[in-house]
Amino acid sequence: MTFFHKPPRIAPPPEGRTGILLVNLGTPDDTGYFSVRRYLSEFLSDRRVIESPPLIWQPILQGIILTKRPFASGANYARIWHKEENASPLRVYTRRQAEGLAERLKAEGIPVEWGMRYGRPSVAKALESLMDQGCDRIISIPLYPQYSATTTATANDQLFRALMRLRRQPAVLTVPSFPDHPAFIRALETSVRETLAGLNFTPQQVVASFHGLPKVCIDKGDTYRDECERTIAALRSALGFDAERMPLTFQSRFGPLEWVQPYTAPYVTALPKQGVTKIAVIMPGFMVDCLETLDEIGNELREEFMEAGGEDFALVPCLNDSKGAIDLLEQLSRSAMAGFQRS
Ligand SMILES: C=CC1=C(C)c2cc3[nH]c(cc4nc(cc5[nH]c(cc1n2)c(C)c5CCC(=O)O)C(CCC(=O)O)=C4C)c(C)c3C=C
Ligand SMILES: [Fe+2]
Ligand SMILES: [Fe+2]
Repeated sequence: MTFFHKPPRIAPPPEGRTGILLVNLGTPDDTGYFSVRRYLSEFLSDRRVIESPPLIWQPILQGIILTKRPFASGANYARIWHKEENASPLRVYTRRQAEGLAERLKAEGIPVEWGMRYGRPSVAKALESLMDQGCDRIISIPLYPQYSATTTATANDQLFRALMRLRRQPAVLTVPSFPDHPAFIRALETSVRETLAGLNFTPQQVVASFHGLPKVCIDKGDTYRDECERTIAALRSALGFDAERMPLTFQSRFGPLEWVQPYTAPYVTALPKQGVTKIAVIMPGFMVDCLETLDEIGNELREEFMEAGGEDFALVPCLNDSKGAIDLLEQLSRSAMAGFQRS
């Protein structure tokens, strides 16, 4: 193994300099077949995401799945593509969160960069940029409120992979998940209250839909489900809602395995028959809007609910670049910075 060293443009001061790295999932560069295929291939080849032996999984992935799915997924991405910036919403809002946080930390000379676990900009490039700005201490914030090995752990793996190649490593602190951090819950509460106040109907339920996970991951020790429960318990309590007014469900199933239940789509489409025809949906497992929130829920689920007899359907936007989101990221950064202080 060769270890690299590139002299930084700005040397770290003797007392050290901290930089913040925001890490998100990743997203295709455009909606075309090859971009979506490249993205899905990298994502679904991650053994943190699909644990099956590569000898069995890779022929299925490279053959059946990556021949067909990029066409369908590309069409879905096209429906939600951010036209002005010609980018996927996940990329646009991740960048804006980094810019908002950078603004808050600018006066203290703390740079902020953002990187993607899959695709561009890479975590390695973001790390390189921070080190070039003289950072010898890195605070990495995986942008997942609830821990999962399939998201948080693989984001950290990718950072450590980049560090493995360096001759002069920075010190690194990875920020833990924040399922019921007061600033997270406050931001969600504000976003529910503001959305409900702007509607011309009162939802009978505000369904809280989280990205799902194969049940076997939970059985093997992933804490994701417990952390989703912690988020929703804190949010219900902040809003004064009970479990009937704000039920918990799981969306985005992939593949033939059993995933954590209850599943969002069957739950929601059964509501009109029970007399619940006006709903809102919030997705507190996603820090930014993306394919899974805007299309799977905002387009597909809305349509299914209406076809099943629903009358009104509203989407509570993800935190995106709201003040609440930047407050949260600032608080997470400042708590972590205290961990780097010399005694
Ligand atoms: C086994 C497969 C998958 C697991 C496990 C999984 C966990 C997981 N994912 C997120 C967040 C996001 N997933 C997104 C898209 C997406 N997820 C999967 C599969 C698994 N996810 C696929 C195949 C896709 C691609 C979409 C498609 O082709 O239909 C996204 C959106 C990305 C975007 O570009 O907008 C997010 C965000 C979490 C939080 C999670 C575990 C808890
Ligand atoms: Fe996913
Ligand atoms: Fe989906």
